[in-house]
Formats: sequence, C-alpha cells, structure tokens
Amino acid sequence: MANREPDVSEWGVLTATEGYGRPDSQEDYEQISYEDAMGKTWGKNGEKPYRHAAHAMIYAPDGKKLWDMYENKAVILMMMRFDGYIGFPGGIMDDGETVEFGLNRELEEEIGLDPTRHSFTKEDHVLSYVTHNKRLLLHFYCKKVTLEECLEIEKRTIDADEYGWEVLGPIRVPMFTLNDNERGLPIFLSNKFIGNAKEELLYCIEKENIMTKEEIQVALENCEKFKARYMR
Ligand SMILES: O=c1[nH]cnc2c1ncn2[C@@H]1O[C@H](COP(=O)(O)OP(=O)(O)O)[C@@H](O)[C@H]1O
Repeated sequence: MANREPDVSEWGVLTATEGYGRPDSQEDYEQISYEDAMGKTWGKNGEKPYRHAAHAMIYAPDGKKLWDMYENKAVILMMMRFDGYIGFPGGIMDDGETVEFGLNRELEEEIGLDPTRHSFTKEDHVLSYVTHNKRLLLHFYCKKVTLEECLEIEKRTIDADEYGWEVLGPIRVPMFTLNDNERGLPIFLSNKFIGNAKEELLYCIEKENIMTKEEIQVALENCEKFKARYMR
C-alpha cells in the first residue's frame, strides 16, 4: 500500500493538546498577577475559556567545586522534554482542579515528587503569565530544599511514570562559568527552552540571591557572543 500521511483526525489524543507544546513567540507572554489570572473567566463569550498550567523550579544551594576550581552556586533541576525543549516539570490542569493541586499531581507524574514531603502551595508562587496564542494562564512556582533532599528528588525522577515519555531526563543547570567566560551557564542558556522557562529560571536565580542581576547580564551577553560565533 502506498505511504499516506495520516489525517489529523487520526492523531487521537494528540490533536487535543498538540497546540500547547508548539514553539511560541516570547512576545506572546504577558505577565499578570495571580489574582487577575484566577479572578475571571479568560476568553471571549462563546469560546472555550483559557486553561491553567503550572510549572515549578526546585533547587538547593550548593558550593561544590568543579575540578576544585569553579564553584557551582546551586543545584537547579530542569528537564529535557519529549519535544526536545528544556523546561521545568509541571503541566496543564485537569478540569475542576485547583492550580496547586494540579501542579502537585503533575510533579508526581513527571518527576516522582512525593506530595507528602514536598507539596507546593500558594506560598511558593512566583509569577503568572497569559499567552493568548495558546489560550493558557501560566503559573510558576519555586521551592528551596536542602542539598540532600534535592539530590534525592533528582534520583527519584527516573522512577516516575512519565520518565522516558513526556520527560526524557532530569537536567542540572550549570551554575558556574569556566574562565573562557562561555562554557557553563552562558552556553547552557543558548539551548531551546519551552515557553518562557528561560526567563523564569533567570528571574528565580536573581530573586533567590543565587546570582546578582549584573552577573546574570554578563552570562547573557556571553551567551549572545557564543551564539553569534557558532549558531546561525
Ligand atoms: O517550564 C515552563 N515554563 C513556562 N511555560 C512552560 C513550561 N513548560 C511548558 N510551558 C508552557 O505550558 C504549556 C503546557 O505545558 P506542558 O507541555 O508541560 O503541559 P502538559 O504536560 O500538560 O501537556 C507549553 O506548551 C508551554 O507553552
């Protein structure tokens, strides 16, 4: 039988969610307050309302030195997603779920986080955004844990239900820069990140006093210099 492109209607469950995972433009992410995101029904009359999604950064202060030279300022957990983008664990809320309940459910499914030990609450909320393109209200959370807890959380990720499917593996952000000013965090920042995950990462690095605004700026400038030389 001749090869034939499957019709979109044959993609099954993917057709319902496929739009959410698509590459997107940074301009479409507008920061809003948590109250604004929660306080009204988003979407025009007669259209399906926007959905909520939540993602989270788990980190611990570090201090270990790479080759006895480069101090790793923190262990920050991200992940390689099914689509090749780097992001934080989390996802879209099911109907009727509160955002924090749905976030804890997603974290258990995606990284095996034990909700009896590390449950996320409103206290951990950092930022909210709306993206009209994807009709999503995005919420971002951040939690500091001890280094021991962080390493244990990281280990559990490969036993999670979604490991090997939606989540292809945990990733640590290199929180150091080698003395060529590029290898480490600057080159890491040249990766492809889903949604506004890169901005969320940098926001939390500053907010949690892991690096100063100036240090982050230098890393971003060195990332751009690297990209100008090696990427098209
Ligand atoms: O780490 C993140 N930070 C910010 N937005 C994200 C992140 N990960 C995903 N998103 C956004 O949320 C949408 C849905 O998230 P995700 O793909 O995790 O949901 P799902 O696992 O329920 O399908 C993505 O298409 C993207 O726009």
